[in-house]
Order: sequence, then structure tokens, then C-alpha cells
Amino acid sequence: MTDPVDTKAWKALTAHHAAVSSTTLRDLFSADDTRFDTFQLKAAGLFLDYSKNHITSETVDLLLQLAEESNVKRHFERMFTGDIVNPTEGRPSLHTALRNRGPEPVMVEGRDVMPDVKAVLERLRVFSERVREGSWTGFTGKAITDVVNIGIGGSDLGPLMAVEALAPFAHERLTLHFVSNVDGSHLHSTLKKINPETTLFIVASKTFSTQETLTNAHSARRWFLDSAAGEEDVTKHFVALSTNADAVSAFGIDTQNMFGFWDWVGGRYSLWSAIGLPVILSIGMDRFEQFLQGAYDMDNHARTAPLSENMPVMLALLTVWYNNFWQAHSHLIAPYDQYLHRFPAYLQQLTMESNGKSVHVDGSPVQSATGPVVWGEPGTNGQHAYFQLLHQGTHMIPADFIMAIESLNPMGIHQDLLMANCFAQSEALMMGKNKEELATEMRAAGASDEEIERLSGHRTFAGNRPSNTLLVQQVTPHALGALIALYEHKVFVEAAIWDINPFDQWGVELGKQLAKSIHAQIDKAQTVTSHDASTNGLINRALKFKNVLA
Ligand SMILES: O=P(O)(O)OC[C@H]1O[C@H](O)[C@H](O)[C@@H](O)[C@@H]1O
Repeated sequence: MTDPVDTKAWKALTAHHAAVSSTTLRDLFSADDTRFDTFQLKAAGLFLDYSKNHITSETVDLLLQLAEESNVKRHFERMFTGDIVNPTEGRPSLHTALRNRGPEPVMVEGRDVMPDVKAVLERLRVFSERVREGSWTGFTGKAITDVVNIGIGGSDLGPLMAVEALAPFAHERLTLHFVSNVDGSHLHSTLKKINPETTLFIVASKTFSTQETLTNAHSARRWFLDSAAGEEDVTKHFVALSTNADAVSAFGIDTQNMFGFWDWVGGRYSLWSAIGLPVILSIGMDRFEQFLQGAYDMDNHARTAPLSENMPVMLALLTVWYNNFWQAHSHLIAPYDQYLHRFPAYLQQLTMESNGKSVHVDGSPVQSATGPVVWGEPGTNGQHAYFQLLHQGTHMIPADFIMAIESLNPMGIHQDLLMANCFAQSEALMMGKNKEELATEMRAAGASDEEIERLSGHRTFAGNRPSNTLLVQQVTPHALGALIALYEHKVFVEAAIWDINPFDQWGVELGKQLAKSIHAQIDKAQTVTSHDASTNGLINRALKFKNVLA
């Protein structure tokens, strides 16, 4: 594969950037009153306005040429049809098979995986219905009231985000809890709220070897056994979601209580698999299927829509445009919906674990920036915290505003105010306020010319800051499925352009290795000299704090 910087489109985009970078968004809008109609897309119930970006039709043509030269369509086909798109682990990446609602088979090593996918979904349906209707009972015969998901990373962020996002559809009797951090306070504060007789623990771990999850699961099991009559009661209160049946048995969970998935499902793409059990318990299997359908609709869009009408492709190209040509390496996600409050955190793993890479698929070093830093909070809260920097700071931070038009909890003027704030922010970021506008405003409020002069640097806004706005009718299961799949495919297209592998995560391994050896040293409680001076110093100081070192 050609390095993206060596493609014709990349070179043309570099020249194009130099030619257009001084044109402001205000200029672009005053020169063309059809921008909003030109730069919009619809897909799977979502509406995207991308007109508030530093683009002209020529920019879009060049970006589309880059997508062509990067064989984006072929990359999609390879992923959807089960090719080894994760060569460092020798695996396909088939989260799309998990939500395939169509009749087409999906082949892995010559075998259709769809029957297995459907069989697990069926088992999840039966199990979740029993828990939801109250016929799955605990060791004293009572119905389950609390479900604790113990998992981390992809085995936590997805189900947690989706359970929160779909809270209006939640089962009335069931309260969902999520324990991820190995910090004992996380488990402790959860255990304080629940009763062992009516709690179901879900131990969620693809590998079933993750230190945090196993530590939390063992502690939860011990806590449970303190109240239960005996080991045999564990079966009624612990289930596992994993690809590793041996490790599940070794932990002491009957594999009849295990819901499996497969190594061709990446952790951060696993929400659609058995890892979605907390979501299924909360909203029910019928709604979970609507969630899968939303993602499937977006999959079909990504796979079949021409590049120029393809929403994930366009979002990816805009990220490449800013990241690689405008040197804007930070990306804000601003969902104007309180229930989407964990969506930015979810996208952090999806995007930063996928595209935080410095080498191409063949292992050679990249020559341009890859995945940006992704962050955010729900609106309107962010406005009262860090939006100052977005409006007047020295960085250009492209933003995605996500607005659900209808609230699932309509209350007076709340939703209209939320919407007004969302639209006001993207307008303010783009239009800014020049000195003349400020002067008119201040004069009307009685300010003197001297005062206007003194404050104009502080109170003007340069504007010219780009954003996308995504509209959705309501955050329903279908809409959420489509939204997540949109970002999954966006990340995939970016990786295809940068020629990096978005499906491995070797970068998390070194810290895990070192933590193991440092844990052994902390346990030994002897002065440590095997690390660098800072790390030795910190361990030894900590041992002194613990009072275990002379
Ligand atoms: O599901 P598990 O095997 O427990 O993995 C949990 C998480 O930990 C790993 O270190 C990876 O960084 C994540 O991609 C993964 O989702």
C-alpha cells in the first residue's frame, strides 16, 4: 500500500489547504447560500449537517479522491466478508455479523457464523426473559432486583453507555450497576447498595484473564458466599460473558451459565455480542433487536452508499482533513442529551484504542498523524466548563454536536432550551463576533469608546471554528445502534486511509506487564532497585507510607 502522504490526493490536498486556509467559514457562507443543502447527509434515521466545515466542493472532491485512492470501499468489503483485517492477531473483525439481520451468511474459515450468532441471541433471550419476569430466582427464591456487570474496557464502556442512553426503556424492577475499576472502592460502593439474595453478577471478559475484572469478580464471589448457604448457590447468581470457556470454569462459573462470543469480535466492538447482556436485561430482547437493526441499517448504508453520500466516510474524511492538513489533533464530542453522558467515554476507547497507532499495517512507521484525541461531556454542561477554550483559546478543536430533537422526558421548555444551546454553540464557534459587532452591542449598552477599545480584544470572538451537527429524532434503541455503528465505521475509514490496523491494541500490554512485576514487588515489601530511579523511588516511598518497609 502507498503511504497516504504519497497519494496524489494527499499532495493535492496539501496545496489546496495552502490555498484555502485563509478563507473563513463566514466567507464561505456568504459566498454560497446553498451550503446547508449541499453539505448534508441522511443515513439510517440520522441527519448530518457538515456545512460548518472548512470545505468547498473542491475540498470534498479531493477528500473523496483520497478515499478512492485508499480503496475504502474494498476495505469495507474485506471487513464485512470476514477477511483477516486484523493481521497482527490473524483475525477477521466481524462485529457486523453480530447485527446482521439479513439472510446472507457470513463466512469465517469457510464456515457460516450466523447460526452460532443466532443461537447465542436465542439463549440470551430465554435467560433475560426469565430474569425480567422474575422466574429466575436467587438462592432464597426471590426475584433478581440488581444486576452487577463486572468488566472493564470494551466489557464495560459499551454496555454501561447503552444502558444509560436507553434508561427511559429500562425494566422497572431491575437496577443495573457497573464495576470496572480495580480500586476496591468501586466494588465496595456497589456492594453497599445491593442484597446478595436478589443480585445477579455478570462477569464480562472476552479473555477472562483481565486482572481488574478477575480481582473484582473474586471479591464479589467471596462477598456473596458470606451470605449464601454454599458454593452451589453461585450458579443462581453468577453468569459469564466470554470467549474463554476454560477460564470461566476455572473461576467456578458453570459454562451453562456462560454466554459466548468469538475471537473475531474485538473488545471495543463487542457491545453487539453477549457483552450486551446488561442492555438486554435492562431494555428487553425485542428492543435490543431494534438496537441491532439500527446498526445493521448503518452497516448497509456504509457498505452500499457511494462515497460522496456516505456518512461515516464523510465524517472520517473531515477528521483526516483537520488532523493531517490543519494540524488539529483534538476532537470534541458534545452530545446534547443527558442520557448520552457516557457516549464520549465510549468513543474514547473506540477511536483512541483503534487508531492510536504509529505504524502501518505492514509495520513500517507512519509519516503523518493518526488518531486524534477524543473527549467530551454532554451539553449544556461543557459550555460552562471548557467551551471558553473552544471559543477563544489558541487551538482549533473540531466538534461533533449530537442533538436528539425529542426528549423522552418532555418537561416544559427544557428540550427547546437544550436545542437552542446546541445550535447557538455551533453558530458562535463558526461566526464569532468581530470588533464592529461588539462595538455596536456595547454602545447600545452605554459603553464609552474608550471602554470598547480596552475590552475589544477580550470580548471579540475570532469564530471560524468548525463543527458537524448530527440530528436524531429521539434516542431510541434503533437510533443508538445507528449512531454507534456510524462512529465504528468512521474509525474504520480513517484507519483505511492512514493504513493502520484499527483492531489490535498492543499499546496496552507494556503497562500490564510492568504492573504485574511491580505488584509482586509491592507484595514482597522489600526495597526495590530494579527500575529507573523515579519508579524505584515511588515504590519505596509507597512501601514506607504503607509502613511495611523499615
Ligand atoms: O474483555 P476483556 O478480555 O476483559 O478485556 C477488557 C479490555 O482490556 C484490554 O486490555 C483492552 O485494552 C481492551 O480492548 C479490552 O476491552
